[in-house]
Amino acid sequence: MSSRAEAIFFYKVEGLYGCFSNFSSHSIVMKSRWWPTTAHYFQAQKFAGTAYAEQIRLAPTPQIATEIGRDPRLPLRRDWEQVKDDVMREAVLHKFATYEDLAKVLLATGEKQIIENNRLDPYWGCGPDGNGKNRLGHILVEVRTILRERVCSSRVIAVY
Ligand SMILES: Nc1nc(O)c(N)c(N[C@@H]2O[C@H](COP(=O)(O)O)[C@@H](O)[C@H]2O)n1
Repeated sequence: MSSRAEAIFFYKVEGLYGCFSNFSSHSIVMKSRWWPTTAHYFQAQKFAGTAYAEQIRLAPTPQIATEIGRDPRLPLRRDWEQVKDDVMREAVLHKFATYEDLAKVLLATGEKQIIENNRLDPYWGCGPDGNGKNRLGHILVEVRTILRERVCSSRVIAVY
């Protein structure tokens, strides 16, 4: 893995690495439903199986989907803390597996660290002091490894 100085920082949806944001405008189909962004899918899974999940899916923007998903008055599923990383990984993998152009951008980052430059979020992002958990960045690196393995195994099959 590269040094932090060489790391790729992303946050806003504009620019080359904007597609790393869950707010980027790339729809996915998961659980037999169409989701406008991975942010819609992720936030809705907090209330899976309830009408709130559908309300979030239909939210006009990822910002509004996230606002609803973070509403402390809504009944968050009990196991959310245990499953939230898996939900995020599943959504991010699905997005990059769906869009070949995005997969190419991610694979082209090689061995570089990927950091969500979100100063407000010490869990998914780098947090206020830059030492946050950066879970979204780590999940992008995990997805990059999975996609690379898939590309390698498809090349092996093609050689046969
Ligand atoms: N790109 C972007 N813009 C914002 O304004 C954001 N708040 C975020 N945050 C993303 O929200 C997800 C986490 O939601 P919870 O805090 O667990 O409700 C995660 O994808 C963050 O990266 N992103």
